[in-house]
Amino acid sequence: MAHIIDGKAFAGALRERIGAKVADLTIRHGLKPGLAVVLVGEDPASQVYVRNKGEQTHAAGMHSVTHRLEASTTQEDLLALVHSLNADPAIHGILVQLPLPAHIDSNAVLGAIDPNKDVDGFHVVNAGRLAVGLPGMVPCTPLGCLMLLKDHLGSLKGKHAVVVGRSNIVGKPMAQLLLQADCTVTIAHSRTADLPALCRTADILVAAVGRPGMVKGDWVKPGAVVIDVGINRVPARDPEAAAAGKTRLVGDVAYDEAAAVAGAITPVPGGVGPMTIAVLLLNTLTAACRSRGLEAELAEFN
Ligand SMILES: Nc1nc2c(c(=O)[nH]1)N[C@@H](CN(C=O)c1ccc(C(=O)N[C@@H](CCC(=O)O)C(=O)O)cc1)CN2
Repeated sequence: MAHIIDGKAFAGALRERIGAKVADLTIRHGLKPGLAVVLVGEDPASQVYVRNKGEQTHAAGMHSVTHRLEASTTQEDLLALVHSLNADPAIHGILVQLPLPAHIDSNAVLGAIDPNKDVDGFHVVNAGRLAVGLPGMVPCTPLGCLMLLKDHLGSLKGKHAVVVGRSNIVGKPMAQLLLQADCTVTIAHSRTADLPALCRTADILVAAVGRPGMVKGDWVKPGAVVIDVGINRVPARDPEAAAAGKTRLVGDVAYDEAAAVAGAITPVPGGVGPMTIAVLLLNTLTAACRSRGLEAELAEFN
């Protein structure tokens, strides 16, 4: 049976260390990292994530601002808010919660964020910095996955990593990070020929496709490390509960089957998900330190 990689515990410990660093920076440098989160509309899952971001930012001793805008907010008004946050010296990190309502061009909004305050790492400047190996802001979920992998495996050198999913938010930056860690990387997707056979060649298998239970147990090489990025809401197991509209969270990996074969696996919930917000705090701390030329303060997190 696989070792279960406890992302919830890892994220909690990381948030503690960030909180201690923030307290130290506030005393020694008068620097209080500030994060602004912008939510447009009432998507229920986004509301939960944004509330958690606000609470965890605050708990880490950071300055936390949440802007909740109506679903009918115009792109122009949203861009005006982003521009005002770019100019606000108390704000070191800006995050616009995704997905945005359909009438708003997400790329235009993400592209308006000052790349140095882009704690999501979604701006093309940061995607470019990652691709060429320059310091920048790295997307939270893939960086969280890399931290879990390094914590479990130590060196990733020479491992064959297969990333299933090619999104700009997870798949592509994940592949870049694994490449930087000296893995041999294959990016696959739902149209890859004989995807199960390819996945079976992976020492590290990252599933980020957004399809519940797509990666089956017989897609996993015995002993491989499986990182499940999927967060899918499906009907509850109990038919009565399901009929009453109750749901449960599952990943992109058929957990029980895969755990019987893998060497290690992240569960859903409690695996990659909690790392997303912990790394968001780390990116906010990073942006704040860089704004003052205090990069050396980040050494303990590298
Ligand atoms: N601007 C962004 N939007 C979105 C991102 C993002 O990184 N930046 N990621 C996702 C949602 N997300 C953060 O925003 C997120 C998803 C999941 C979790 C998490 O802790 N999941 C828990 C379960 C929580 C639950 O019960 O629902 C887990 O997996 O254990 C945190 C953050 C899309 N949008």
